[in-house]
Amino acid sequence: MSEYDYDVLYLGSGHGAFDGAGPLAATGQKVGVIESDMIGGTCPNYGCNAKITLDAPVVLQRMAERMQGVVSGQIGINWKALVAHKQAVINPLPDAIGGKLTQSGATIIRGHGQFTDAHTIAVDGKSYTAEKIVIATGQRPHRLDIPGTELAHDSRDFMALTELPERIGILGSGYISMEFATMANAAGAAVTVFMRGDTALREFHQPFVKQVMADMTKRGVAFVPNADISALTKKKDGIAIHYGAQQEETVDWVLDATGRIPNADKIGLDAAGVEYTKHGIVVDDHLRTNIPNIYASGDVLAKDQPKLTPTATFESYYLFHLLSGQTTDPINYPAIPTTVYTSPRIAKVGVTPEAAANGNYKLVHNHIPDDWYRQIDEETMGDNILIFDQGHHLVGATEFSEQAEDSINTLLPAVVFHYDQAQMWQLAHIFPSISASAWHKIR
Ligand SMILES: Cc1cc2nc3c(=O)[nH]c(=O)nc-3n(C[C@H](O)[C@H](O)[C@H](O)COP(=O)(O)OP(=O)(O)OC[C@H]3O[C@@H](n4cnc5c(N)ncnc54)[C@H](O)[C@@H]3O)c2cc1C
Ligand SMILES: NC(=O)c1ccc[n+]([C@@H]2O[C@H](COP(=O)([O-])OP(=O)(O)OC[C@H]3O[C@@H](n4cnc5c(N)ncnc54)[C@H](O)[C@@H]3O)[C@@H](O)[C@H]2O)c1
Repeated sequence: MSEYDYDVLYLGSGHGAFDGAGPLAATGQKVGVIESDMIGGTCPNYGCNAKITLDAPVVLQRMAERMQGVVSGQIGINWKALVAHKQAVINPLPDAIGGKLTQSGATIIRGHGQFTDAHTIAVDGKSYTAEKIVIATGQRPHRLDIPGTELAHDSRDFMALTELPERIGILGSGYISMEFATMANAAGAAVTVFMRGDTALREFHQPFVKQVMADMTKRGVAFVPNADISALTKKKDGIAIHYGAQQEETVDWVLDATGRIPNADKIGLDAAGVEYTKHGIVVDDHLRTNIPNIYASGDVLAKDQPKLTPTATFESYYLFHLLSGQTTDPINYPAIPTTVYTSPRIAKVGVTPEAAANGNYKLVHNHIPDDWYRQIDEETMGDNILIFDQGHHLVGATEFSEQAEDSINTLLPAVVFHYDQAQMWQLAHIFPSISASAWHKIR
């Protein structure tokens, strides 16, 4: 009989926790999952699933726009109905995820958890002990430290708006800014994006980003480079964004999309002796903190891996295998793919064109509209770059196009498993399909 209440306690119930906690509980270990907000965390409730539901009519609108003549009539977006639809789609997710956890044998504990020592977490005055603890508390929005910052909102607020403001100012030009600017513009808002420097989406191939920005500009999104935002003030007719040398723009609603910060404070890490920095919790190559029985997973980690759902899920799976004794190996990250859900999207996996510029790789450029499959819905923009090593293994791919996320996803196994030519020739894809289209460019 263990001296602890649980074998493993997870603090947080997002992808960094639940993807591995369920399978671990199913092996017979006593698993608890502590959650202070919605079960499932950011991605289903306030992130990916919510956002992609809001994006669906934008895709439809763009397709109808491209195919005018073949189809007739423009697609307008009813924002109120769209937000209600989004809510209806995501409402069942916490129960579905929670149900899966409890069916696997895990216990869900509701409330804010805080370490009181290395084996104990207090939740609303009650203590729970565990042999091992996994911290998976994720991140929360960063807020600009400027006068009037309280007048701004975050991505969660945006997705709950039942009325779309007429004029929206967005601070920052990363993932959230570019995706939400796309959606708000498509739904009829006047959007201005205030950029810190002169590049958006710095980690993506800039020639692709620039083409997407040019298209957004054509559609009415304004970009203010090197904005140097100094304050927000309330005015009779809205909120003034003060920037540059005494310039200002008045909008109805401000979205602060200047990044996210780890939830490593207010969880009692000092009481447990766990090391952390402003970038998050420090772990070794087994996702173990400096305290041997405490691990961490997902967005809260101080690591270079992208803070994305596939990363959190991979880490959670890894901890399942480690904590159930199925591996003792260090974590070995695969190439993590990513997409910005602008319209067209920008997606990538593996070696980037920038990293491949050293001459050791072969780069193959394709213009998406040249592909007959992309002509069926009249795609007029888009390029992709495939990157091969000297042995003609695909090691990276980046694309901007309406279907870039699926195009990159289908190539993922070739990059991760280092397929050789014989293996590539062994694959026969469903035709016609985005997979057949993407793989056609490889062989
Ligand atoms: C608007 C938005 C859109 C996104 N879109 C995408 C996308 O399209 N694709 C993609 O791959 N990624 C996307 N992401 C990122 C993705 O959501 C995260 O990478 C992922 O959710 C990380 O999972 P996690 O478990 O580490 O953290 P989270 O999902 O944030 O889960 C952490 C959980 O811990 C809980 N918690 C924190 N502290 C405590 C405490 N003390 N006690 C109890 N519970 C606590 C929180 O309430 C939360 O539920 C998006 C993020 C945002 C904000
Ligand atoms: N499609 C996806 O996978 C997706 C979508 C949304 C969010 N996410 C995840 O959520 C994270 C957070 O998204 P995000 O867009 O808030 O962050 P981000 O890191 O992508 O972008 C932050 C932006 O804010 C700017 N910025 C930072 N500090 C600033 C300052 N002081 N003044 C002005 N601008 C400043 C940066 O230059 C950058 O343009 C992402 O990094 C990503 O991990 C992923």
